[in-house]
Amino acid sequence: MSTLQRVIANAVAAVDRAGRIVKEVLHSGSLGIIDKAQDDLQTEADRSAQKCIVASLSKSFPRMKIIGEEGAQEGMAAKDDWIVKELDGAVLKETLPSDLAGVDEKDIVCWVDPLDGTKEYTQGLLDHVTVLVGFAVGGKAVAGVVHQPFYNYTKQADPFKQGRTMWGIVGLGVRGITPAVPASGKIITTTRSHSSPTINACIEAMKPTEVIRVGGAGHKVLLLIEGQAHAYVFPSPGCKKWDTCAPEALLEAAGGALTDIHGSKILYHADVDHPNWGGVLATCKRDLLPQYLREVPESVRQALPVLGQKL
Ligand SMILES: Nc1ncnc2c1ncn2[C@@H]1O[C@H](COP(=O)(O)O)[C@@H](O)[C@H]1OP(=O)(O)O
Ligand SMILES: [Mg+2]
Ligand SMILES: [Mg+2]
Ligand SMILES: [Mg+2]
Repeated sequence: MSTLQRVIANAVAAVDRAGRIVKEVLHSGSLGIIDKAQDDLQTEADRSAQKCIVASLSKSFPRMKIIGEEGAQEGMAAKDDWIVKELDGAVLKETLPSDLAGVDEKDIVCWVDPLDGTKEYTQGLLDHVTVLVGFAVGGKAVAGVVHQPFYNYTKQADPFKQGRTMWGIVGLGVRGITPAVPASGKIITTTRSHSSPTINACIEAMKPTEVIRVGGAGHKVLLLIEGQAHAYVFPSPGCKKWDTCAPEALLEAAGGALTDIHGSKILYHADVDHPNWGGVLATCKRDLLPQYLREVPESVRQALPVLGQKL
C-alpha cells in the first residue's frame, strides 16, 4: 500500500470529523470570531477543525510537512476524539498512478484550509463552506480532499448526517462528485466578499452571460466541476496556497485546470510564499483555459506579478 494512498485515506476520514466540529461550533451559538486582518476572519471552527486535521495527519505521518491556514495553534490541545486514525476503505481500494505510488512521506507537502468560506460561515451562507486538504509532490498539486459539511443542508434533518466528501487524484480521477459541463452561455464565478475594481474589470472584459458571486475557493471549484460555471476568475492575491491546493488537484483530476491569471502553474513546495500573488484562473475543461487567458486585459496582467512557469 503506497504512503500517499494511506495519507489521502486518513485525510478523507479526518475531514469528516473536522466538518462535525464546524457544525458543533455553529450549533453552540458562539463562533468566537477574531479579525486576523482586514476582510480576514477566524472562528473557533477554523481553529478547532485545523487542530483536528493537523493532529490526525501528523500523528500517523510525522515526516510529512503540513501547512495549515491557522498556523501552529500552539497551546491548544487536540481533544482525544479529534484524532482520527481511521483510513477510508474506498481510497485504499484504488490503484494509484505509478508516478505517485512510490512517493516517500517526507516528500509530501500537505496544505490545510480547515474552513474555506469563513466570512460566509459567519453570515449563515453555509453551503459556501468547505474543508480543504491538498497534497503536493515536487511542488505540484496531485491530490485533493474536499468536504462540504452543509451540502443540501436542511434544518429539518440531523445536521451530523448531512454533508459530502469528494476527493481526486491527478491521473486517477474524482470520487464523490460527478463532473459535468454547463449546457450553454459563458458563466463566470467569482468572489462575493473580496471584490476589487481589478476583478470587476477583468470579468467585464470577458463578456460573460452570467456572473455567480459566491464564497470560498473550494465552493467555486465545485461549481466548475458540477457544470454550473465555465470559469473561476479571481485576479487578486487574496487566495493562499491552502485555498487552491486541494481544489486545483480535484479540478485537474476531473478534467479542468487551475493556474494563476497569467497561465503559470501555482507551486506548492514547502518553502513557497503563501499568497497566490498571480491570482487564480480556473476552467471546467482544460481546453477552455487558453481562451480565458487571452481575454485577461493587459491592465489586469500588469496589476499582478508574474511568477512560476507557464502551464
Ligand atoms: N483578502 C483575503 N484575505 C484573506 N483570505 C482571503 C482573501 N481573499 C480570499 N481569501 C480566501 O480565499 C477564499 C476564496 O475567496 P472568496 O470567497 O473571496 O472568493 C476565501 O474564502 C478566503 O479563505 P478562508 O475563508 O479560508 O479564509
Ligand atoms: Mg481565512
Ligand atoms: Mg480559504
Ligand atoms: Mg480558511
